[in-house]
Amino acid sequence: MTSKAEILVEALPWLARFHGATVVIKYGGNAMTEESLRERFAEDVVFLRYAGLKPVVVHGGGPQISAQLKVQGIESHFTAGLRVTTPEAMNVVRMVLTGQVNREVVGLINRHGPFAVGMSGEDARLFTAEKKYAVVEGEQVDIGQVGEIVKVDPGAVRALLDDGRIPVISSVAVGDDGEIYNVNADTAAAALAVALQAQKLIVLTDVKGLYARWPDESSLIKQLKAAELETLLPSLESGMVPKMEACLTAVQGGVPQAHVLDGREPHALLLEIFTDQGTGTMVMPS
Ligand SMILES: Nc1ncnc2c1ncn2[C@@H]1O[C@H](COP(=O)(O)OP(=O)(O)O)[C@@H](O)[C@H]1O
Ligand SMILES: CC(=O)N[C@@H](CCC(=O)OP(=O)(O)O)C(=O)O
Repeated sequence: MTSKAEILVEALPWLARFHGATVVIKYGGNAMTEESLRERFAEDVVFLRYAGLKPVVVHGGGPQISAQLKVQGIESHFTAGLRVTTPEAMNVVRMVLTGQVNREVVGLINRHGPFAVGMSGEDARLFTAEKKYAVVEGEQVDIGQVGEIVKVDPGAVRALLDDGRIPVISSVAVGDDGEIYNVNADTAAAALAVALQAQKLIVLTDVKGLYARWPDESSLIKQLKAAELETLLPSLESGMVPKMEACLTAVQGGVPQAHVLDGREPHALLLEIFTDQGTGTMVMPS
């Protein structure tokens, strides 16, 4: 019993420090594939809310989109880590992210009380995007309806937080031209963390954190400064690139800490926020 009490007491300074803090959590497609992990994630988010923090969830759903595209026989591939998005594929992206994954996350959280309110980046013009081109070997490549966020209007998110709700947001954006854009969810989470001036951005994924020499297990980086990350970025591959770019954008935009955590580890969020040990990789300003 003493050890349980010790764990609670260890949380005290962290509870004091983060009371009232806004924390943006990116919940990734690969960390949400198992039912039990999804339930643990929802518990953690609700715990944060009861502990006096203001969690905001931005979710992806890459594997779920790929599965649905396959079912519908729509060809799909990635260029420089971004899904080449035809108008046909965009309909599926929007349907899966906003209509399916968003509803699932909202439902899981709301088993614990009337907290989660789902929205798309299109709603109340939360995310305004412009067409983004990929760069491959120095050449600009057209990747369809992929967007780059150029403006964030977090008013609706703030209103939900002020009302004690947990906003759950899909990374679909709208352009000034009325076009709908597919935005990488890590990038969307970082843009929102900056706009809200969150105290933390937490990116959940399916690895322990950032490895200096992936996949060498001994090369996990526990913490690094923005300048060190800038140096490391060009050497990174695939999925880690948008995540680490997101962390960099966040800390350079005034968010004091950005983390990449292992979403496969039960209660990774609670361990990171309320214990002394910390997990994953933490990025801090230089
Ligand atoms: N340096 C690195 N450190 C950690 N993971 C890396 C690294 N380089 C590439 N990866 C890969 O990036 C993946 C995470 O990206 P991704 O699959 O897109 O995640 P998610 O679906 O959670 O958004 C890891 O599973 C790993 O295979
Ligand atoms: C442009 C682009 O690549 N968009 C992503 C959006 C979803 C996402 O980012 O999901 P994860 O976080 O699960 O990877 C996609 O279509 O897969």
